[in-house]
Amino acid sequence: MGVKVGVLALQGDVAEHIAAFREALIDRPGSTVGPVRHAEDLADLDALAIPGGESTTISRLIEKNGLYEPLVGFEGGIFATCAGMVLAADRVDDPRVRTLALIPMHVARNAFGRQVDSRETLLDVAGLAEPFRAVFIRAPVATEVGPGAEVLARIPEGIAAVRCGRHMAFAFHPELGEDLRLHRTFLEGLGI
Ligand SMILES: NC(=O)CC[C@H](N)C(=O)O
Repeated sequence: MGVKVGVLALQGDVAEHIAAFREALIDRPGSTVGPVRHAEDLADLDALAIPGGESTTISRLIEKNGLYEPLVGFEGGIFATCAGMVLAADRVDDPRVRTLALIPMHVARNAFGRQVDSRETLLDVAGLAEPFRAVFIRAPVATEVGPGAEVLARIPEGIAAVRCGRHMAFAFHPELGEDLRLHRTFLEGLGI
């Protein structure tokens, strides 16, 4: 059976997420990966990626497109990266972002400060046998997680990867580059 994945396509690195999920699903015939701009695009999806980009902008466009309630009520798995991690949280240090409260965690935006705003690092991620080459770009971190959320990776600034049931959130960008182990872990977690 194929897997239906949507990518929230309001702003950010949407094309990279679509390409990465298409590649990760190449051996699952009947799978679809496409953009989500309106509530009706969420129908029948097994999973939704919320991309990196600018969380304040994506938050504004979620409201504008009438997507806030539909996203809060989305029942599939969420794969959130960077700005997506900010949106998936239930608390954030910036009042301009109305979080979707999909994962119980507090997130700090732009946690690296202005001097060192991007970094690539070999990161140990729980569940992966070998480290993951993680690209951080003006990244947030989670500062704490609540019940049901599991920390998968840490960097000196804070928590860089979280799993909560079917949802996963990353401060970095697994959609950039060739390594799709985290996509595969996520898809296995959907149980389909
Ligand atoms: N690469 C990114 O997604 C950056 C996220 C951005 N700093 C934000 O909080 O919206």
